[in-house]
Amino acid sequence: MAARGRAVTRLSRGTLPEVRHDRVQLPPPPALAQQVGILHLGIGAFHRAHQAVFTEDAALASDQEGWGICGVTQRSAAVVDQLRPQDCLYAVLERGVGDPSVRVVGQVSDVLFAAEEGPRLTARFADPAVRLVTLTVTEKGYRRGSDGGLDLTDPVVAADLAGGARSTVGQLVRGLQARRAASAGPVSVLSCDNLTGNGEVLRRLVMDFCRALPSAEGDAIGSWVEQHVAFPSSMVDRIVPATTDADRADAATLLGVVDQALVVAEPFRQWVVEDAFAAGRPAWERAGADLVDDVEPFEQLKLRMLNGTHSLLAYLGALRGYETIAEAVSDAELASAAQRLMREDVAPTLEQPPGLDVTAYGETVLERFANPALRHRTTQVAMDGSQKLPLRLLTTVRDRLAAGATPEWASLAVAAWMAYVAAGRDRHGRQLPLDDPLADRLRSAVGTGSDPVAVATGLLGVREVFGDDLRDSAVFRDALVRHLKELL
Ligand SMILES: NC(=O)c1ccc[n+]([C@@H]2O[C@H](COP(=O)([O-])OP(=O)(O)OC[C@H]3O[C@@H](n4cnc5c(N)ncnc54)[C@H](O)[C@@H]3O)[C@@H](O)[C@H]2O)c1
Ligand SMILES: O=P(O)(O)OC[C@@H](O)[C@@H](O)[C@H](O)[C@H](O)CO
Repeated sequence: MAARGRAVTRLSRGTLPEVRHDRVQLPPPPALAQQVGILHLGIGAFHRAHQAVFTEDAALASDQEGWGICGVTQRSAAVVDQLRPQDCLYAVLERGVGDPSVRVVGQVSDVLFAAEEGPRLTARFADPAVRLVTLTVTEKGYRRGSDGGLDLTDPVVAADLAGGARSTVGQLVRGLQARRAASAGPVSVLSCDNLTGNGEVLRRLVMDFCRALPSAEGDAIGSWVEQHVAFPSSMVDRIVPATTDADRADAATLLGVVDQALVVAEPFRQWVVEDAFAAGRPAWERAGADLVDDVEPFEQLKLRMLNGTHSLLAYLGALRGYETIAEAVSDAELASAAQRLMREDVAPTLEQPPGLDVTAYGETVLERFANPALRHRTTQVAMDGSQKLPLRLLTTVRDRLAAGATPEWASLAVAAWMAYVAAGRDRHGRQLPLDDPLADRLRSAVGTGSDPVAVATGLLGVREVFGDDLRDSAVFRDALVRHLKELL
């Protein structure tokens, strides 16, 4: 119901008739998504704007029931509190060129907060109707050590090995144990996070956890996983910034009702999935996803070109006082650095993915970043740098060094991260948040934060980020110091 032009009624199945049918795409009838077939760990903004949309479109195009989603939130009950009163309905507000558009998605049919609803989570894992477990838990949610395996020194992982289920990998293994005990059959576990080889990474972490359990217990679940669980890889792409109150107000005007679980996204979306599932999958190809034999060239292209450049713009942009990525890319110097990173450092390291032109890809990336309607904050992209840099930039650095080249532009991006950590302020003196699981280590590694050599040397010594090889590379250190002299 609208009062003086302002929507006050909350979105739900019961209030769908009040939604402005003339301009809003409505969800399919509930039957299509009623049966939960997908358990999703980490129901943040991205999942709602990406996988859930692909899955709903696939269900509609193929008239396929049985792939409703149960979304699990780990860190707070906020998303459950937003979705439950709305019968799990939410809208995606698409912001591109021209007027925004909005659709209501109905593919999520249940939500739960793992910390308070452990038995419900276990029951979902043990349900034969659930044939897919998918994840978007952020890079840090994998709790990897410096060798890429499970960090067994992490206190949450250690507590999970003693019987808990708080870490993502702990939740997965405890859930798979319940599935095995219930003879619920094979299942696929699909990571949708920005990690290279995310399927293989996750398989390794799960097996590391199994091996660290008491031997009889670990052997039993480990061999069951080997026989019954597939870990396909996937490359995901859609820019989904954190939702703001202004977005919610705009959406309410378009919808005619209030949506507390709204997500905002660019029009572009892409999903490349390794077609290696243990127990079926939705017909995602009917919704525009690419099901392929080998995801790796696509993953490398996306992580190094798009995400690496995103980080460069985030750190340089934040230091220059830009609030959003679009503002950063409208600065000619930063746009040129972004182009040169892609062309001169990243492109020579890439294998050409089938059907994609690397140069054209780079151009579309910059066009997407320039979208002013999205308001993706530089500080949001900048968070968790210690987890993101190794995947998005240091892979490029290593490949260029191995080819005998100096990775000038990738070094600039890494130096910008170092300056962001060390200075802690933008050029107007405003504080920059250091939101990172290694924040304390990073702060102590930079010392007083003003001497370029000390900053570079201190941060290069953080082994989880740089390993021993990059710490010892004189070419890389010299490039970093050169850039830090300009940035600090
Ligand atoms: N937002 C995007 O544009 C985008 C695009 C492509 C891929 N992704 C992937 O999706 C991830 C999530 O992005 P989002 O926009 O949904 O973020 P979000 O902040 O909205 O949600 C993050 C989710 O991860 C969970 N999480 C956070 N830290 C965790 C931890 N330590 N252990 C377990 N779970 C944890 C939270 O509970 C939440 O469900 C990204 O990190 C990235 O890997 C995001
Ligand atoms: O989501 P994150 O935190 O891994 O990284 C921030 C952005 O670089 C990222 O979300 C991109 O917007 C996204 O990967 C585009 O598909």
